[in-house]
Amino acid sequence: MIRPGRVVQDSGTPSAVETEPADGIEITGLTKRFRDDRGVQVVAVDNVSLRVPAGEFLVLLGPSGCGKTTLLRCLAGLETPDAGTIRLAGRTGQRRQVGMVFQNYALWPHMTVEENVGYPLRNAPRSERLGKTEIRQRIQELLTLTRLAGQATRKPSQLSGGQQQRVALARAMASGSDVVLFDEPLSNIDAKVREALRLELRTMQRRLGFTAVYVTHDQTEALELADRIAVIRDGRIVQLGRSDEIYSEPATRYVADFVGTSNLLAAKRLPVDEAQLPLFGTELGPLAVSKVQADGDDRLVVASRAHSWWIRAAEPESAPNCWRGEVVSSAYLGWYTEFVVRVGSVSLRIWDDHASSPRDLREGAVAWVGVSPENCVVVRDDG
Ligand SMILES: Nc1ncnc2c1ncn2[C@@H]1O[C@H](COP(=O)(O)OP(=O)(O)OP(=O)(O)O)[C@@H](O)[C@H]1O
Repeated sequence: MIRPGRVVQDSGTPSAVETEPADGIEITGLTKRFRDDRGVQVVAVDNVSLRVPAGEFLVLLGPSGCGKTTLLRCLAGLETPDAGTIRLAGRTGQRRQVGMVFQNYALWPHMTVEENVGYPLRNAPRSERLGKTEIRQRIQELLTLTRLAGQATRKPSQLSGGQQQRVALARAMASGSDVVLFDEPLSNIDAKVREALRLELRTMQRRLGFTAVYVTHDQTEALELADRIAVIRDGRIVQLGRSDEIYSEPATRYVADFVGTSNLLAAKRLPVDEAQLPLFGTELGPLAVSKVQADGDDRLVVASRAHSWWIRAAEPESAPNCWRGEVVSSAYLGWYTEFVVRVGSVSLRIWDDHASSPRDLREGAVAWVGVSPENCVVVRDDG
């Protein structure tokens, strides 16, 4: 179930490292290729370099097939990379191992909590196995750490979702690892429970201080859990940054589109006086922006979040980036209403939090919509 992670020292040569590498995880030039059914080569991980400081919670985020699981499996030693090196921190002089938490936790249903947590210890290679008393002590320590001491003799089916998650965590940490890898552990769990489990996981990780690498395709999960997010596309990291940076300063169209709900408009730079904000020609007309994150020769898009736009029934007196449109649809979604508004040939998604209460804006109504320049960012169109 839990396989010890192996550290790759040289290209294609997995082995346990006995010397002390840098803290956390250091990945350099990692590449992993597969052949599909027809023999065509797929580059699942493409020359990825990345450093994860000890104690960081890093999320690998991207759509299905982008290579995030393969990257994680390389870290776990479950795949042998074609090129590159991985260094995992551990305790001096000890063989380095990583713990892994799988989808739905993959706990043994017929074993008690104590037996699940102790499994990697009791099944370690003979040369590394602790004595019986030490194993019992280690299990007790782990159960205390993860607040499971009272549940030691229960079976997984007798536990709450949060308790099951803690068993999976304790089991992942049983081999003495400072690094825990998570392969979409919450993806098959219903939404309400998932929210609570995310919070619990984040709290446990802060408290216990292990380094976490967590794979998901769910942007909400990524934003909530991560210290930093690596957004992955076609086996490469397209942006690495704190959650708030990824959200408010996406590097490219792909990131803006994948993380959060954005209106994306193809854009061309227009000449302006130096004193003025940069101005871009879009399908809506000229649009002023305050953040430009692209070079002169790039194909460009203006990205703006759906919740940054405002919508009114009457024309405002003066507002930059303001247009007249027609409401195509509106959907009440609790704390906000989602409007789709057509301006010329452009359909805009606008999330209104009811502060301006445009309740009379129904399908077919004329609406005034706009977005302030501070809420617009120009990025490279890598679409
Ligand atoms: N064992 C394998 N043999 C052949 N191709 C593989 C294998 N494992 C992964 N791939 C291919 O490598 C690419 C990356 O797959 P990977 O599972 O890492 O993506 P992912 O982002 O984790 O997707 P998902 O979220 O669907 O698991 C895909 O094109 C996939 O088909």
